[in-house]
Formats: sequence, C-alpha cells, structure tokens
Amino acid sequence: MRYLPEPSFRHDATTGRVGILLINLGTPQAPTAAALRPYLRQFLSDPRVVEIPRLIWWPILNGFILTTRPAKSAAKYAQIWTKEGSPLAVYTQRQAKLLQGYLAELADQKLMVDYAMRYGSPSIEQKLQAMKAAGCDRILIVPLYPQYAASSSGSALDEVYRVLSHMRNPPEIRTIKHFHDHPAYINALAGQIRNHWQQHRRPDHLLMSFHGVPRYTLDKGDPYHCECHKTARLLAEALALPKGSWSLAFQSRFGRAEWLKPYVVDVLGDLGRKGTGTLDVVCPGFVSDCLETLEEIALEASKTFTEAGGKQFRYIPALNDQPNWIRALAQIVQPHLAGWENTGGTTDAGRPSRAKALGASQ
Ligand SMILES: C=CC1=C(C)c2cc3[nH]c(cc4nc(cc5[nH]c(cc1n2)c(C)c5CCC(=O)O)C(CCC(=O)O)=C4C)c(C)c3C=C
Ligand SMILES: [Fe+2]
Ligand SMILES: [Fe+2]
Repeated sequence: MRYLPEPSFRHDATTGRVGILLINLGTPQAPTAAALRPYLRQFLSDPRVVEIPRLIWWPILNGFILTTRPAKSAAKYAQIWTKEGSPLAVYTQRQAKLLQGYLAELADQKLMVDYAMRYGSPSIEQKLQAMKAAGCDRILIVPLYPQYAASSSGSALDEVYRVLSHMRNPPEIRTIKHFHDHPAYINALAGQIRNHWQQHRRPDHLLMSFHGVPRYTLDKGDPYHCECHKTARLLAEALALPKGSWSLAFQSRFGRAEWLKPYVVDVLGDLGRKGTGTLDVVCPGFVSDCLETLEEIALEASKTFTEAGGKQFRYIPALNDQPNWIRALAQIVQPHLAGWENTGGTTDAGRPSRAKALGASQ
C-alpha cells in the first residue's frame, strides 16, 4: 500500500487559541437616512425577524418601509448619538475589551475576546474569519440577549452557522442560548437598581420593560415571553419587591400585527392616570443602552407617563460597562470554557510526523 507524501507545509500545526465572540444586534453607521436604509434593509429582510412570505413582504419593505422609515428613525437616532458613535456600538465594544482584560487576568493571556454585530458592521463573518486567522480553533459564541428569541439570538446563531458552512476547516463552536435566569445576571441587575435607589429615593412603582415580539411567535413556541417573565420574577424576588409595586411590559412594537402584551404605552397610561408619583423604568432585556432604551423609554415613555398624570419618571440605565456586569458576564461564560483550557491541545509539535509514522518518507 502506498501513501501520499506529506505536504511541505505544516498542515497539522495550530496555535490553539480559545476565542469568545460577543454578538449584539447592530446599529447604523450614522444617524442619517442614508445610513439607516442599508441597515434597515438587512435587518428587515431577515426571515427570522419578519416571517411574512417574501412575495408579500418584499413590496411592502421596498415600496413603503424603506422609503419612509429611514428618515424617521434617523431623527430618533440623532437624539441619542454620542461623540463616540451609537451607544449600542460604544458599549458593546467596551464590554468585549473589559471582558478580555478581566478573563486574561483570571485565566489565560491567549484567550481572545471580540464582538460582532448581526446587522451592519463589524459583521459576524468578518469577525469569525479574523478570529480563525488569529489562531482561534475553539470559539464560544455569546449572543448578548439574556432572553432567547428566534428573531434575536436565533438569527445571530443562524449567521454563525452559515459562515461556518463555508469554511473548510471551521473552528470548534460552542454557543450560549440564553442567560435570563443566571444568578450573576440577576444580581448585576438588582445591584444596578439598588445603586440607583441609594442615590435617589425608592420609587412608588418599578416597571420592567422588555423589547416585544409578534404574538404569533409565542403561539409557535418561542420561549422569549416566558423567559422575560422569569427574569422579571427573579429580579422582583432579588429586590424583595412587594406584590403590586412592580410590573412588566413589552415595548418597541413594529407593524400592525398583535405583539406581546401588555404594551408599554398602555401600562404607562394606566400608571399615570392612577396618579403614580415616582415611576422607575428598567429594561432588563438590553445589556447595553440603545435606541430602544434611550429614545423610546428615557425620552418618549417619560412624556407618555407625565402626560397621563404621573409625576416623576426615572430611567435606570442598562448594565453597559459596569464592573459588576463584566464580572457577571465572566461568570456566565466560564462554565462553557470547561475542557478548553490552553494545553496546546491540537498542536502536533514534538511528535513524529504523521507521514513518518505511516512509513511513507523513506
Ligand atoms: C431583545 C432583543 C430584540 C428583539 C427580540 C428584537 C426583535 C425585533 N425588532 C424588530 C424591529 C426593530 N428593532 C429595532 C431596534 C432594536 N432592536 C433591538 C433588540 C431586539 N429586537 C435593539 C437593541 C435595537 C436598537 C438598535 C440600536 O441601534 O440602538 C429597529 C431599528 C430602529 C427603528 O427603525 O425602529 C427595528 C426596525 C422586529 C420587527 C423584531 C421582531 C420580530
Ligand atoms: Fe428590535
Ligand atoms: Fe409565557
């Protein structure tokens, strides 16, 4: 039996790094209609986000939504844009950098933490290729959504698998599905709220507002609704909130279909009409502040509440780059790295070459 000679390049040598890729939704490059259009096109063309048959959805998206929404959304983004850029991009980038620093100190200098965006840039494809080129042969994927929804985490994971399907020698992949009930995440949220209450006084009511999704996704088995309720219950328990002093609502409704209820505008109206004095609102489903928290809640929801008769509205910021949250994120990812310690696992250095072992080199 004859064996092929071993190729001259070292096909069996890898540097064997472990990578962690944080994935968030993505955001436009600038608060302008021109930048919103390609972002919204990519976002709203995703069949995980809009499940209407393409033949019906295409003309609505191209003929109506992409001609009217970019300018309206750009005006909203302009209100929250910072010198460094879109808050979602700024915080996601900081989270990756801080987690890298935190884990390097704890565990492993070779560990590489980076981030990607599902829509816009830096793309998942670009970052998976860069991590592979940097020697990562094992990558943990962490969608930055505590509650799993097919339209958010599901779509991010779809894109990871799509990119891998085009690689001849893909890295080994692990994924985190959700962390809605992880004690570290719940404690970080509770700490953020307690901090706010130490600086100001306690409110009369705490509203926990989550991004909504279409109602039919719940009927089809998406766990998102139940995971939001579980997060809210655990957070209320951690803060020892009496019954009736807090509630849950869903925000950011898009389109005319029914979405998860109660809608945040309805709850704000009810609380305002009841004459609620101070209302605090927290958005536990967003680990970074973004358009949906800073514009829709901190600016718009505040008006809805006071116009209905409420007195004082306070928005509690997302976890963003808080050290407590970075520590929690480390606790969330660490168990998923078990067995991936850098022992030079896949490197063949020092062993006789495979061809020699097979007796082909004489
Ligand atoms: C919790 C995570 C999110 C889920 C689930 C989600 C579902 C979902 N979103 C839309 C439509 C839009 N969302 C938009 C912004 C936006 N959405 C999330 C998170 C989730 N979305 C975030 C973090 C953001 C903010 C991004 C930022 O740049 O700050 C937008 C864009 C803005 C606008 O024009 O309104 C749209 C559109 C649908 C249809 C959907 C589920 C089916
Ligand atoms: Fe959204
Ligand atoms: Fe449910």
